[in-house]
Amino acid sequence: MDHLLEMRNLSIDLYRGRRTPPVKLVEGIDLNIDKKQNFGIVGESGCGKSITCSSIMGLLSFPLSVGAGSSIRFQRENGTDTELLSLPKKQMQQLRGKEISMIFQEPMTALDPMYTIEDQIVESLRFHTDLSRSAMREAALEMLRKVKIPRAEEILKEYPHHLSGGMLQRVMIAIALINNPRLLIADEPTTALDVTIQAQILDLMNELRESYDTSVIMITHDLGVIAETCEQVAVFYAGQVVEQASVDDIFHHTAHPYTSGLLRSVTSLGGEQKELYTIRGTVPTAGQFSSGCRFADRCEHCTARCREAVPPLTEVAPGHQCRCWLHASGAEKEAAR
Ligand SMILES: Nc1ncnc2c1ncn2[C@@H]1O[C@H](COP(=O)(O)OP(=O)(O)OP(=O)(O)O)[C@@H](O)[C@H]1O
Repeated sequence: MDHLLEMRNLSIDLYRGRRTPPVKLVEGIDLNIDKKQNFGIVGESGCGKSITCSSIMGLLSFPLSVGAGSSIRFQRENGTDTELLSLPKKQMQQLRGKEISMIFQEPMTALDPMYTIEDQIVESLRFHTDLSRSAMREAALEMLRKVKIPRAEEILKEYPHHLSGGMLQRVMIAIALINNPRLLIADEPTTALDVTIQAQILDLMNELRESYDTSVIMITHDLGVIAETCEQVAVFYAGQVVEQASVDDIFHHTAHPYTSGLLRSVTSLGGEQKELYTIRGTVPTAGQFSSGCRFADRCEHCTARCREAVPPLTEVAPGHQCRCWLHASGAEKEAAR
């Protein structure tokens, strides 16, 4: 296996009752994450970014389920390739938090208010190592210093409600990295924070990624965060990848009209102040997708073909894929007839 993680044809079904067929919330997702790569997943709310990453962690539960024909292969620490979707529950628990870990948007809800910061960091070590309590405490302290928490010794004894949002997110990062994971999934890690604190947390994550050799999947609705942190990006729209490329290509050779819309809606601090662009309409609801392009109703370039058939994900340049009839080859257009 060439990549750290290979996702192929991932679909996620939502079950709504015994007699009703499941709704596909995401489908046909192919992603490759390289070692030490910062990979961004961007898209509006409800596009399927979080459930896609929850499926990597084995965290989907009823009424959601991974669809038939999906595959997520992961290169383990011991050098073996493992199909995560068929890993027994116990082995998945051992892998989660050790080889793959996750940081969530709301640290306050992810941490347990009843336990001290030390207890919560140590818990993650206790599950995955056989260090003595004093060695675990020492490791927790060292980790808090790495995430630049001031007064680290005192903070170890405190409870989550004593800390600010930015400090809590640093604690979450400490917990996520303490077992030196190969892959870190960060689900909107800065959305709940003030802008200045957001920048500090992103800087910290960039720094730590270099020293830990960890790959990161950064989930965000903000292309500014992608520009700050990622090398490769997949743009999600209504449960599909609509564009995938290097960050440089996404920003400078944008192919999909949805990505252009996202770029135009990013606030810019430099240059003359223009009115902020918004993409008209809203993301269609899963289960009510039309038979054509899912972005058709909101697209300024929509043609009759766009309403007839789903465009394929096409290579528009080496390493740059786009799901849009504007960029499909003649053969692909012919095949859709
Ligand atoms: N447990 C659940 N039960 C039913 N539907 C769900 C569940 N979890 C997610 N969904 C649906 O799956 C779709 C994708 O959700 P997801 O949270 O992955 O989107 P997202 O792109 O991460 O959005 P956000 O940025 O708001 O988190 C949405 O339509 C959501 O309503």
